[in-house]
Amino acid sequence: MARTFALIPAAGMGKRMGAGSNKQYLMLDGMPILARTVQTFEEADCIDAIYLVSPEQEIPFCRSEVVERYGFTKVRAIVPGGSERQHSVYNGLRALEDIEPDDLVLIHDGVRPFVSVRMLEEACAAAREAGASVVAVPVKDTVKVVREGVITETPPRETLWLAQTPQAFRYDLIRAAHDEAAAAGFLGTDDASLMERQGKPVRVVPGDYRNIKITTPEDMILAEAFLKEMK
Ligand SMILES: Nc1ccn([C@@H]2O[C@H](COP(=O)(O)OP(=O)(O)OP(=O)(O)O)[C@@H](O)[C@H]2O)c(=O)n1
Ligand SMILES: C[C@](O)(CO)[C@H](O)COP(=O)(O)O
Repeated sequence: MARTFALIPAAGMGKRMGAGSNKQYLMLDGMPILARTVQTFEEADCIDAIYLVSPEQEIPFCRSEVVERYGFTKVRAIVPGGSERQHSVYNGLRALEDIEPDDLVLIHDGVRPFVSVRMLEEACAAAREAGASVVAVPVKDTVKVVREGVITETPPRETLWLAQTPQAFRYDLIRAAHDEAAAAGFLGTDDASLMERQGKPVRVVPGDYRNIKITTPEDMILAEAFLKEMK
């Protein structure tokens, strides 16, 4: 029976947040953002094991303040990250132990704490059928392509979606996509794009406008508001 491994990159520096400390440990209603994220994976029956990726020097802190403090039993390892998100994910993929080609890997940003069990289940089901899936939401605004301060294109909105995470893949497919991207020196901003450049199909699964990536200070205000409403 194929298993599902979660890989949670949390090795960024949080430069755009400008908090002076890593944003994955900022508190949301008394709980670090990263712990809120991991909690959903811990609760989801479809997830067998969790691997976290952290800056190497923060691994002991991550272990004590997230894994041990909240008693997460599915976390198998905390892997050192790299200079870009893609490098961190690649380190994580290479660290997965006893993984088989047809096992699933579900990759999710450590700073998207509003992921739900529903999204995890649907992303997994779609990846089992299609090999790869991405949780996404339709764009609400009109998007312009701008070059040197001038609009060069207005792509039809019905074709535009915002890619979120989780993104789920059969292990052999995403491993091959990362191996090839690394060999070619290609850097993408998400994992699905590495499969897209190989011409492989990636299915879209409904995400949620609340499944935000906490990136800049105003995202913390939104996150607090979402939490307040959920109480
Ligand atoms: N070298 C990196 C960069 C990012 N990430 C992780 O990828 C997710 C999405 O990245 P982003 O929001 O861009 O985080 P940061 O890189 O920390 O932000 P910034 O670009 O503002 O520094 C986060 O969970 C982040 O910790 C990572 O594991 N390794
Ligand atoms: C993977 C991702 O969350 C999809 O939206 C996103 O691309 C990562 O964001 P970053 O700001 O490029 O690190």
